[in-house]
Amino acid sequence: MWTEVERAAEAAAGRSIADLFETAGRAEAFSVRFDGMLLDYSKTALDEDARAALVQLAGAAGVAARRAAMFDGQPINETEGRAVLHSALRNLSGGAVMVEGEDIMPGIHATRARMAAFAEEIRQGSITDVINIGIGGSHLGPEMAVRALSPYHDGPRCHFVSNVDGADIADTLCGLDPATTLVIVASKTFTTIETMTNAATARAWMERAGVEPGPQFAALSSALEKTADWGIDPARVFGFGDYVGGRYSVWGPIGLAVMIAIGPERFEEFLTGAEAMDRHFLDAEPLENMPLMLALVGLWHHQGIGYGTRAVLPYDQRLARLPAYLQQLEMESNGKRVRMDGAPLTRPSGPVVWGEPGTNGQHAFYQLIHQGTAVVPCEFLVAAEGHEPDLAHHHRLLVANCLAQSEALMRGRGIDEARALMCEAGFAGAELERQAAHRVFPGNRPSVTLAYDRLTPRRLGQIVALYEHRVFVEGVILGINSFDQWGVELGKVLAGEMVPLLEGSDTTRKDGSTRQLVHFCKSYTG
Ligand SMILES: O=P(O)(O)OC[C@H]1O[C@H](O)[C@H](O)[C@@H](O)[C@@H]1O
Repeated sequence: MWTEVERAAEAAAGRSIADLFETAGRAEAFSVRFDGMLLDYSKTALDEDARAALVQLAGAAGVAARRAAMFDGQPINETEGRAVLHSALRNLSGGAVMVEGEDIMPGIHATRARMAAFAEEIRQGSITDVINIGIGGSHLGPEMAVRALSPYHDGPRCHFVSNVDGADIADTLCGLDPATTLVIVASKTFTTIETMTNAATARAWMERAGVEPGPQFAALSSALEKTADWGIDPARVFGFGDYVGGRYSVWGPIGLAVMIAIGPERFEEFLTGAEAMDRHFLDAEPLENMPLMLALVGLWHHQGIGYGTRAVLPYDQRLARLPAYLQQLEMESNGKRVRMDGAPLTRPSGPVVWGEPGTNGQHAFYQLIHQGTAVVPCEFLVAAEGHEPDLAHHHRLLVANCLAQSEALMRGRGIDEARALMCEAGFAGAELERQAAHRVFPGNRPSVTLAYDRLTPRRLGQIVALYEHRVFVEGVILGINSFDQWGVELGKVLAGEMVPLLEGSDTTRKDGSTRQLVHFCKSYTG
């Protein structure tokens, strides 16, 4: 399957990306447009042959059939025997979605209507602050989206507590009034130790202040019996099916904090954007299909050429938490070592994903991106316009920096240009050579840019769904199950065993390093 891609990658070695623009229409031909968005992947070494090989790879891997199976509710999460239907949560205009012979849409619509009524009640009532207590998929999505949509935020203040580190909840509760705070306990399983520990701490905080926690707690979960055991009024519990993976769950009840922040109508616009991306992903031809092409570019860089990481660089401060969100989405989904059938992968799994908003990153780690020995394919995101008309000059500078970075990565600066600069600066001879060497930029470094008109709720929905489907396509082509996460289990088990050791139990069964660390920590806590 990969032979043609490998051949194309060999042919691309040493190819000048800049020279590819000698072909008229390169930028347009290596871009995808969809509903206010432009994905430009022309600043990569992909040529027609390489792209054709990748499209063929997607065909041979059965992406179209797998995509249909996902939207159709087949149990494509085979290690857990579950359907994968986060798309049903945003299926606003479509018809029935069947899971094991039952249409799940009436239940989803009814839950969304209950959420909307609850959100309005909170928005119009006396609650001033909302704390979402959750972690991983029950935290990163709502936190990212609330921040992204701050220009639309007209509900109570939202806070997010995730870490079991008491510092997180202590710092959050500090200054809040228990009488006017709503606590949302967000946990698909309602067993996650971090979340349950933080929720108990929040409840005790209310009780200590003489506030009855019942009316001020809500829960978002698939485990309704556990929320009842915990004492949360079923009227304030919003459930979802196990066909929604944690990291894909912001579209339903886990998005309640977003709905409270921006209101049910705007939340629906967020869903509409994702739904539009779903339709596009299902219907568009390969070269016009944004998630497919983004996935193929990712595979080209990581599995085809062998670049180890990819940087996500939003030139959009409100997307500051997008890299963290994508770290879970991409690395928890595709950071796997075996294929669906249990056989080891023959290709690298998904890449390390990292990033920070621009322009901040420019003053921190872009040094490595431009001159380090490892090539880092960069994914830039940028809005054509901001939300602050009075600050349009800021936005122009932001956009200029974004575009300049991808240009600089591609163009670089050769030794002759560096020598000329040093000559102008008064250097000569060996010292000129030495100084010039430091000022060379190898260039020919690939990047893609996702440009969009404005970060509206709809556009954010499209962007997030774009990445979800990108992860899906990469997973299918690698033969991975993108919807389980067994790799997080072992650490949880060992953490459970470690607690008694920190409380004084015998450590002799542990390795020397672990024993030393336990004893060091205990020496301070007694
Ligand atoms: O929503 P919860 O059941 O509390 O799970 C929270 C998170 O913890 C797990 O360990 C997984 O790694 C995540 O995929 C999940 O989103």
